[in-house]
Amino acid sequence: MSLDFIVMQLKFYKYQGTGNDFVMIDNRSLSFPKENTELVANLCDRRFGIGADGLILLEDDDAADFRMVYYNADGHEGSLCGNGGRCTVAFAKFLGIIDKDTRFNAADGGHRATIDDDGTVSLQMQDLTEIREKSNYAFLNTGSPHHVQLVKGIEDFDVYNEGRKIRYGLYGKRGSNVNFVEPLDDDCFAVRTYERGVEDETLSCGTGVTAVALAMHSQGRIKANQVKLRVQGGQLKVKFNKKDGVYRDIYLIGPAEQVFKGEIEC
Ligand SMILES: N[C@@H](CCC[C@H](N)C(=O)O)C(=O)O
Repeated sequence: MSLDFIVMQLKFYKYQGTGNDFVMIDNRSLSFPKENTELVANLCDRRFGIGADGLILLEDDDAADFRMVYYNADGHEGSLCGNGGRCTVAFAKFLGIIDKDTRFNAADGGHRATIDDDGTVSLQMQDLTEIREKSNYAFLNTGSPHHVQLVKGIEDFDVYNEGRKIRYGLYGKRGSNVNFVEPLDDDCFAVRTYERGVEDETLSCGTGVTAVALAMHSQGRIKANQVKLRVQGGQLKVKFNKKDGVYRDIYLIGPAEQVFKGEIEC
């Protein structure tokens, strides 16, 4: 990272949720220069910075326990990050802002969450009314936009190149995250995700596995309302109910942990 002008000492924490990793900053003082896209991208850079799939600011919120502000690794503010949301809940507990349950605000609105003694975080997602079904894929927004497509031989699938093609080719400038899925069992799917804003495959995507679970249910590929999702960095669970054509009580469930903390001059 270029240190031409040393303007501040930045205290940060590093979190990961099933291998989706984040630089986490307590910005209740509002001292972080949010408009500095280059700084965010540099902090997320795995060679010249701390290294992460995204950066999250935890801030005060008048109407909730806290607010989560999420930036993709490219430095631009993103939509909802599900794994990031779970990690921010763990961070809020670490800071003593919350105990076992919380309500917080994020880009897509209010969320409830709980955290167990073993560190498992259950994050409630917004209700989902629309799934666009096409001949060989589905598109839905679970806080972030997601393309969901079944593939065979997912272990050897070229997620980077195929994901990139779809992200730019099918969804224009705004793009979409792209999830490739293969059924493993009656209630279990393998998922690999190409993430918009990271512009690469990540080890896990929380809004992505939520989209996969709901799309698989809507296509009748699962009957249960609880699904296991095996991702490159571990396993997540998604629970939901469907009433009057609307998916409700959607929960993304899995681990979230602090990996290290430090200080960087920027
Ligand atoms: N890793 C995230 C998804 C982040 C959002 C995304 N990259 C975007 O802005 O489109 C997750 O866990 O949900």
